[in-house]
This record gives sequence, C-alpha cells and structure tokens, in this order.
Amino acid sequence: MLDVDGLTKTYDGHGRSVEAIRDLTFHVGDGEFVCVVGPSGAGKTTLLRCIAGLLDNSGGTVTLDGTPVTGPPAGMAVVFQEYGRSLFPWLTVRRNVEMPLKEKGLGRAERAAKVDAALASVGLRDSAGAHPWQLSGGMQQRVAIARAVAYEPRVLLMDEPFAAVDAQTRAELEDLVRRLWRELGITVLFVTHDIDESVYLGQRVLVLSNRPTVVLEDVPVPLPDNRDQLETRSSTSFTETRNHVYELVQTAKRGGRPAHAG
Ligand SMILES: Nc1ncnc2c1ncn2[C@@H]1O[C@H](COP(=O)(O)OP(=O)(O)OP(=O)(O)O)[C@@H](O)[C@H]1O
Repeated sequence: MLDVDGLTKTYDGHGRSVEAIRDLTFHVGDGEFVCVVGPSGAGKTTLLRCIAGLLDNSGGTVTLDGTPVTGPPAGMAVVFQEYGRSLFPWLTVRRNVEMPLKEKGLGRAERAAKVDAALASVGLRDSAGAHPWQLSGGMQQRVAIARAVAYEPRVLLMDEPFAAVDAQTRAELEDLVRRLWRELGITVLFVTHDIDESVYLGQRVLVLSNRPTVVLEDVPVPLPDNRDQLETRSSTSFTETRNHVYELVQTAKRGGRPAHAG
C-alpha cells in the first residue's frame, strides 16, 4: 500500500545543509496500523511530509498503491499536532469537515450525510454549528479527525496528533483512532514521541535512528486487536515490547545505527 524506498532528504538553504533522512526504506501493508518513534530531531515530521507529498524528497521514492507520490495524493489524509492551526476559525465545525468533500466534488446531499456520519463517529454531532475556537483542545482535534475520516482516505497519516491534549483526553482519542481504524479498514501511519502510545496503538513500531535517519528496527507488537487502556497497558507483552522500544530509542539517542547503515 505504502512503499518508502531509499528515501533521502537534505534541507539546503541559507548557507547550511542538513541531511535529515538517509536511505530510509519500509513498507506498510493495506489496512496496517504502523507507528513511528525516534529521538527528537530524528526526522519524523520530515518523513511524514515527504510521504504526504508536502515536501520534495532529495532521492528515493514514496509510492502509494503503486503510484509515485509527487504532490498531495488523492486518498491520503493528514492530521497534525497543531489542531489550532489546521482548522479554519471562521468556518463552523460542519463547514470545516465539509471542505475537503467539496474539493472532492461531492454533491450537497452526499456531503451532508458524510459530515453527519463523521461527526457522530467522533461524538461531536451536537457541535456541528460551533466554531473551532468555541471548543476545547481535545474537541478541536476530534474535528480534525472527523475531517480526515469524512474524506474516506485509504491512508491516514498522523503527526503527534495528541501531543497537546491532556492525558485523559489523549487516552480517549487513542481509543477513538483505533476504533475508526478497525471500523473503516484504513491504513494508518502514526508518528509519536510517546513510546507507550506507539505500542498501545500500533501493530508494528518503526524505531528511527538519530539524524541522518534510517530505520533502526521494525518491532512487531504482539498484542491482540482488542485493546484496553488498563488491561493492555498492564499486560506482560505490553511491558516487554515497551521496554524493548525504549531501549532502542536510547540506543538511537546515543547514535546507534543498524550494522548495514552508513
Ligand atoms: N525547513 C527546514 N530547514 C532546515 N532544516 C530543517 C527544516 N525542517 C527540519 N529541519 C531539520 O531536519 C531535522 C529533522 O527535523 P524534523 O522536524 O523532521 O524532526 P522530528 O523527528 O519530527 O523532531 P521532533 O521529534 O523534535 O518533532 C532537524 O535537524 C531539523 O533541524
């Protein structure tokens, strides 16, 4: 579904050159939920922007369903951390969610049905007429998720989407995203700096090295699809996987790289 092959990205300009990503390769299958963790500044956001077609890569390829990504591809939606900046403050919640459907060329009745369903799925049916600034941070992020879901993407990219909400809301939003993933059968690539979150959410966790970034290890998560904030997080499998990912991130911070990487 999503193939990243030999991706490289170097930022050039203002007399300096930063090699953010070096020879990054991984594959995400149709309907998979894959998390990405790594040290701060490793290039996680850069990677996601290259995949979303928002940033030109310097080398290698990103392919979605066999088609090379050269700009924002149809069938992909992105949810960013800064919900405050990703919603249009002058539009109501309903209009915000509707916007990409208009761009998709859907008719009025179809748009209304999809917006209603998406808002209901994130528990915001009663807030359709409100403006984003009248909602809490967690509610605004749910609007951003509803907008992505209404678009019916095949691939959903999420860049630290819950970093700015409180712990209680974060747990609710984690379960919401997992529920939507299971119900809709979409493919999810989820960037987070929170190791526990990556293990709780993902079927696999890609641990990135320090800059210039390569994949340090692709860690399978041996947890059942039915997850529960208390039960899952206190299970032995969760703790063991979490500890392994934690150690890998520590290794990455110390500059550890896979043997074959340059
Ligand atoms: N527009 C830019 N111009 C130059 N360098 C950049 C630019 N954007 C990012 N970088 C550099 O690329 C590297 C990777 O940045 P990126 O934001 O992708 O990392 P990250 O893993 O998402 O970090 P964090 O976890 O702290 O959010 C950093 O060294 C950063 O300084």
